[in-house]
Amino acid sequence: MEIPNILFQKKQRADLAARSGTEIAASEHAATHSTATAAQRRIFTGLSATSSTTATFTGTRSELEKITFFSTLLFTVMLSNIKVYVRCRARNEREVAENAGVVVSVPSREQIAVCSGAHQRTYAFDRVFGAESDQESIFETVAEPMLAQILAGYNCTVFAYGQTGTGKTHTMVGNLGADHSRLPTDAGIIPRAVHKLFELLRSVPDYSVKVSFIELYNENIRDLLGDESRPLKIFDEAGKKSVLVHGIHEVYIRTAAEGLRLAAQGSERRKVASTRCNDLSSRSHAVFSITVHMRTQDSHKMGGEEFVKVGKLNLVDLGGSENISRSGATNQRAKEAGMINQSLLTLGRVINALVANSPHIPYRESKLTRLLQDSLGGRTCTSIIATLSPAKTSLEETLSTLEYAHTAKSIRNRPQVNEVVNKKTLISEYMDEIERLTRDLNAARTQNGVYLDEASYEQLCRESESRRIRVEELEARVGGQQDRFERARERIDALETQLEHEQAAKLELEAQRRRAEGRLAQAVAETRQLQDTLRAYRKTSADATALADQLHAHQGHRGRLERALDANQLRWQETRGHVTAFAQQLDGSLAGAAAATSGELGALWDAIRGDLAAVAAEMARLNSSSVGQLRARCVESRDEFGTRVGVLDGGVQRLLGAVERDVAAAFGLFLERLAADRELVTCLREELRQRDDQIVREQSELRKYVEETLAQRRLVLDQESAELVRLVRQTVEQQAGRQKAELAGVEEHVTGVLEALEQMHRDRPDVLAQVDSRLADDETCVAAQSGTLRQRLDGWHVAEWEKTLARFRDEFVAWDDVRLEQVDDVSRKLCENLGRLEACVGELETKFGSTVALRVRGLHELQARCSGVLRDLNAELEQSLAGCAGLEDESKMQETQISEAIARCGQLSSAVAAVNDDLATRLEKLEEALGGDKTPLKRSWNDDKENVLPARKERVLGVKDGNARSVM
Ligand SMILES: Nc1ncnc2c1ncn2[C@@H]1O[C@H](COP(=O)(O)OP(=O)(O)OP(=O)(O)O)[C@@H](O)[C@H]1O
Repeated sequence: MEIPNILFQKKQRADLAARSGTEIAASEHAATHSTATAAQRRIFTGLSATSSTTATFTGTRSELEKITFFSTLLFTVMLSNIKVYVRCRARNEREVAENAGVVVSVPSREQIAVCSGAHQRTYAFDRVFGAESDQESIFETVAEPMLAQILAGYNCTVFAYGQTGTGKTHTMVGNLGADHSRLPTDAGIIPRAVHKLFELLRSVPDYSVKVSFIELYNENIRDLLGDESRPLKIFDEAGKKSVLVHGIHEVYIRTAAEGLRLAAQGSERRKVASTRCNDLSSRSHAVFSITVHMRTQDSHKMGGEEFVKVGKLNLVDLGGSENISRSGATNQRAKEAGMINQSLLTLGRVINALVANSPHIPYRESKLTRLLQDSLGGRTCTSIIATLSPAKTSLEETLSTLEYAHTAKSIRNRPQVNEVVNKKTLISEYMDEIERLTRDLNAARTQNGVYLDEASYEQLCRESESRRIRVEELEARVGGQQDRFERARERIDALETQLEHEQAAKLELEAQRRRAEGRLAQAVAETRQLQDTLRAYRKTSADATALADQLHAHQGHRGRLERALDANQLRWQETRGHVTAFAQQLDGSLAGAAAATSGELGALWDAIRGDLAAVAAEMARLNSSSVGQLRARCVESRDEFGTRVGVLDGGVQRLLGAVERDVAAAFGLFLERLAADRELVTCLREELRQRDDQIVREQSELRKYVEETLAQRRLVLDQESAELVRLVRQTVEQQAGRQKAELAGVEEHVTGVLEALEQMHRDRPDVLAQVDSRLADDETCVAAQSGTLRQRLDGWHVAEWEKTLARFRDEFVAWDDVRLEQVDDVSRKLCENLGRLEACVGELETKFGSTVALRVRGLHELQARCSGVLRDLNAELEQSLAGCAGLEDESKMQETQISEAIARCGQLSSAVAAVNDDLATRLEKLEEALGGDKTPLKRSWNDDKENVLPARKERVLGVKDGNARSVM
């Protein structure tokens, strides 16, 4: 690592007090002091609430103020989504040559639309750059705001993602130009960032800038600024979530030109490698990092102490995301593409896991994601530029890139300002490091084998010893843990045993519960059976009611039939009246016609007679002179008369013919009507017969059903009552058995107690006798002793003897008192024991007596309840039987009603037959009586045929328009 020769160089100190605005001072304070209080940090959080990274700064403030302002705004961005930009280039030469169609359009600054066949998909991003966008506008939108964040002490990352040849390198690196002190027009983000950074740093008093440039190829990290041949290793930074690239060559730069020179050098190396390895650039990822250290000072709060804050910008040019199969890659190239796609796939998985808030983020699955770990879901401000081709030939990759970028939009980072380090501490750390390295260097120069100086070696030994002790401590802790584990295991075993007992108890309880449930289920089933029986009863009665309703309906129908027959009869009477009237009318007409004809004939004869008289008179007057003329006139008159008679005869003949035709037609119609009526009557008869059969069938079914139901009910009731009686008997017997057993137990106990008492009573005289015998023994002993004493005292002085005797007597009295007290004591204790025993017996009597009485009462109550239940059941049974009897009566009544109805039907049938016969007779009579004008009869018959008959037929048979309809 190069030693920064410009680190903390003593530039002329900017006049910090000149900074305007208390918030700027406050922001610097909070941003520069690691010891800043939580309250101070909260102040900045509050400030950020109204801030925005896109806020523009106008006015005449110095660059420093501008930086500080941005840093104030950006410092407290606590949770921000990754910003995603899209850049779509114009068609390249190849695509133009192929005449590839354009499928991408940019409808607005935040939207991009892709036409895939007939469909168009639109995606929204933070900003979309079309083909017309230049490098500068992209830098200003994407990277420039990040520089302000870096100066505020944040880490920022911009990475370009997209298909090969869509302009990732163009966007990130672009043209670096030959003269590195000036920016070419098509310079990319890296050179522009370096230039802009140095512009901004002009107003920072002390700072240092270092850059690194690495390449990730086939999961190997290569240093593009250092020794390329030595692959670099990644380590997790102790105590942090970020990673360290061990041995990376970081070059301190003083000017932008130096930065550009290094960028160009790295890019050149990458290009050379690319040429060597056949288009490597599209198969490797490159990371250009700029790290800025800035000295800050708080003259107000920290006594002028100096601190160093750090900001870092990572500019990543990812490898191409093209499809392997489509690129036609094989062998080495396929492996490379696989690696590229592997790391990009892992990047995709990391993005998806972050978006889904997954507990595990697979950062460690590729070096790329390890390097970008802090930039994805970490403390870094991150932007992604997705690059696209507009050509139709790249449609699939374009859609894939857009989906990828769209998902990444949802990742949320928590940008945090880097830890601010006290300058002195930092310098001393650096000095220690330099010293250590120098020592190692010297040791390496002077010694063979181990390239360490003694202090380092001792340090190493100390560390090793410390580690050994640590290992021992850990082993001891493991031993302790194992003991605890054993104890825990024993406890678990004990608990398991207890658990087994409890489970057995639980199983027993379960079995009891199941038995109880079984009993309950049996009771429920019995109740259900009873309910079923009740339901069957209800159904029977409902069926009976329905049958009664049906019978009523039959009766109603019968009534309708009767009414129809009555109406028919009436109609026949009417018809007969019509026929009679017609006959009379016909008679009158014929009589009138005969009278008219005879009148005409009379008039004719009169006219003839007048003519003959006139002829005779004429003859007389002419005296037979003109007999010939007269004869001629006579012949003429005779012919004329004959003609007139012929005409008259023809009229009469025509009249008679018409009357005959009319009568024949009327008669035909009448016969038709008669046939129809006969058919109707036949139908009615058939229907009556069917209904009668149905009624008989239903009646027999009903009787059978009622009988079966009754039989079943009787059977069920018999079974139930038998079961109930059995159950009650069993319960009573069980109860009685239990009570008996209990009573026997109580009796036994009481007997035992009484026996013990009696034994004590019996033993009492013995005990007293024993006491008495002991007293007697004592007295005997005393007497013997006194005899012995008397004998001994014979030789003694009487006075002494008497004294001794008196003393002895006193002693004896005292001893006797003690003995008596002892006897009293024993006797008192015996009495007490006796009293206690009697009390105990009394207690037992009270207790068990009440229990027994309770049990007996319970038994009586149970018996009473059972009797009540039996009574209720008997009553219910009787009620049910009464109900059955009622049903039987009802069914008998219905039978009677049905028989009556059948009888009425028979009567009706005979009445109909009679009416039929009557009609036939009348018809015959009518046939005989028919003659004269028959037109009224025909009209009446036609009216009947068209109106009355169909209505009547419909009423009677339920037939309309030829469609059969059930009357039931
Ligand atoms: N927006 C653009 N304007 C002008 N030229 C562009 C643009 N984008 C890309 N190009 C040109 O297209 C070619 C390929 O671009 P570039 O090498 O940047 O693609 P890439 O995505 O980095 O490809 P790879 O993944 O293979 O590295 C270059 O010649 C570049 O100059």
